[in-house]
Amino acid sequence: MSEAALRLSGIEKTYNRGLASEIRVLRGVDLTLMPGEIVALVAPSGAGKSTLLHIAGLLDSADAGSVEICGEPMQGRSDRRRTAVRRDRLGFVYQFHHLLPEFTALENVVLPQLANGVARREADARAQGLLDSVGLAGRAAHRPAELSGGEQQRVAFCRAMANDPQVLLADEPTGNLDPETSDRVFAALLGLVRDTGLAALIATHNLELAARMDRQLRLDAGQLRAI
Ligand SMILES: Nc1ncnc2c1ncn2[C@@H]1O[C@H](COP(=O)(O)OP(=O)(O)OP(=O)(O)O)[C@@H](O)[C@H]1O
Repeated sequence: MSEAALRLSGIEKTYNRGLASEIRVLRGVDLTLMPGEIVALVAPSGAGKSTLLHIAGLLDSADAGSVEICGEPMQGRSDRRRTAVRRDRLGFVYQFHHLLPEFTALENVVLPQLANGVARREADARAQGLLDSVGLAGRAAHRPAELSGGEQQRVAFCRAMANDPQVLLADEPTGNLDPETSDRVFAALLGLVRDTGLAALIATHNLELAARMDRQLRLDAGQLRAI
């Protein structure tokens, strides 16, 4: 059996620790995501989805437990190493696209590659290929403000995939779109993920979208359970 793309073991997270207003959000979360697996993370608002995704994405630290990315344990690693792992192995998609407004769609997908040392020509070709694959071939030269919400979000997927990550983490990636657009954009995301064979953990409130993934997990009282 191949190595897990992402492994979380016994993750605990409490906000306002030691205060009367203490919020114990994660209470021993275990999760193993294998390469090629697309897993839905379903939870009511405030249950701790973003907290869990941020810990898995090395944007925040757990109080206890371990995070392993492609077999590499992250505890005790330097900030520099964590940043490198985040850049090389992880892709993140947010509910709102967070594209750079002054750059075109193509440039938004090119920039993370340049930051990773990829040559401009190669980065351009990869960005164009990614945009083509989500139906945005004709929109490469548009700035975010010249794109619809669904198109902006598709560019954000391409940006998350720019450096060929092994794990994609998405926090309500179609949550701000109307149902029809959400459906189309989500289909583009699934297509992209399936083509590359990477592992994906996708938070959504939408049970119909969740049902189209390989596995569905609910975050309930600080723990993950299969639905
Ligand atoms: N920095 C923080 N300090 C204190 N409490 C926090 C902090 N961040 C989140 N919380 C609390 O932790 C809980 C989980 O927050 P989180 O953002 O992970 O939930 P979520 O499931 O992503 O919610 P939503 O779907 O509404 O985005 C919430 O009760 C929130 O108020």
